[in-house]
Amino acid sequence: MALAIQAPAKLNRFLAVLGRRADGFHELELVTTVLEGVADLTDSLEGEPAPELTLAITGPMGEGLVADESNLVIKAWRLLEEAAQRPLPATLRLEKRIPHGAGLGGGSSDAAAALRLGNQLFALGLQEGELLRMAGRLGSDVPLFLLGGTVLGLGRGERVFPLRPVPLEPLLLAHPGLHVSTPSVYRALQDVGYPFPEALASQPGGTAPPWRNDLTGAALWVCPPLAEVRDALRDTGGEPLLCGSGSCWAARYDTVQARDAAAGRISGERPDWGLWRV
Ligand SMILES: C[C@@](CO)(OP(=O)(O)O)[C@H](O)COP(=O)(O)OP(=O)(O)OC[C@H]1O[C@@H](n2ccc(N)nc2=O)[C@H](O)[C@@H]1O
Ligand SMILES: Nc1ncnc2c1ncn2[C@@H]1O[C@H](COP(=O)(O)OP(=O)(O)O)[C@@H](O)[C@H]1O
Repeated sequence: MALAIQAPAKLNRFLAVLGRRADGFHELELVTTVLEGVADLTDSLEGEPAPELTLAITGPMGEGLVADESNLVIKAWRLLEEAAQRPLPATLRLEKRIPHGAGLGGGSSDAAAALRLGNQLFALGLQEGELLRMAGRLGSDVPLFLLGGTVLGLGRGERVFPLRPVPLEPLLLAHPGLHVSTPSVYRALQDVGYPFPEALASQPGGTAPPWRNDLTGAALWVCPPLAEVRDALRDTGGEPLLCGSGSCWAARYDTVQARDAAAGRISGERPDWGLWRV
């Protein structure tokens, strides 16, 4: 019987870079919200046992993605096979609605969905701790999708802890269709300089973490046209924040009405940009 798992996008409302580690990764403090329930910004992974492993990719954001061993869904499946010590042949269908290279974590979310799907479909009985370790091997951002909700990420982002939910302000996400490479943004931190380290632990109880992304300068260095999206959102009264390493921006507004007016204006001026209301 076929099973389907939803794979939502994420928003890092707080991303502090604390420094570069000996292994080349960066030490981070992250507060990330998994954007559950936003249908047009959620991938879906469906699968059923079959004679061999295949992956088909459809959906509005499927273009340009390959369904080979480089796909994070297949990489996750190979880790499940390693844990099960046997092949897990299945027909997999991935419906892509999250743009890739946008800082919304779509590939990471698909990988987490694949771990959960394979575990259920073949009744592997892998426990949460083991799934989290496998997720961390797939990518720094994968474990947070296994938790869902609002997550504190430490280390390179893979050490995850559930937080009390932080209510989101009315948001407008704008995607200019540019693809920004995450490694190149981290590398550019050396050119633009590391931000001053600051501990998150000092946040008083109940206070939402600041709207902050220390990768912004580096991403603008790598991809200067990103500034156009930031400025367009600012012009509508929003407070823009770069999503992860880009290229999507999320602007917060005081009211839903202000956000909706901004969406109407930007969709008229820039019909080529992807826009989502959260
Ligand atoms: C920037 C963030 C913020 O959530 O998200 P995206 O913009 O990718 O969505 C993440 O740190 C992206 O995490 P993820 O995309 O899983 O990265 P990984 O596959 O683990 O690593 C890709 C590359 O990014 C760099 N990297 C990643 C994480 C980290 N803490 N330090 C790093 O320097 C390394 O060069 C690494 O080789
Ligand atoms: N299933 C997948 N969906 C999206 N991207 C994938 C997938 N598998 C591998 N990738 C690769 O991972 C890169 C980063 O994807 P993604 O996680 O969606 O973006 P970001 O890191 O900007 O949040 C893509 O550019 C693509 O080359």
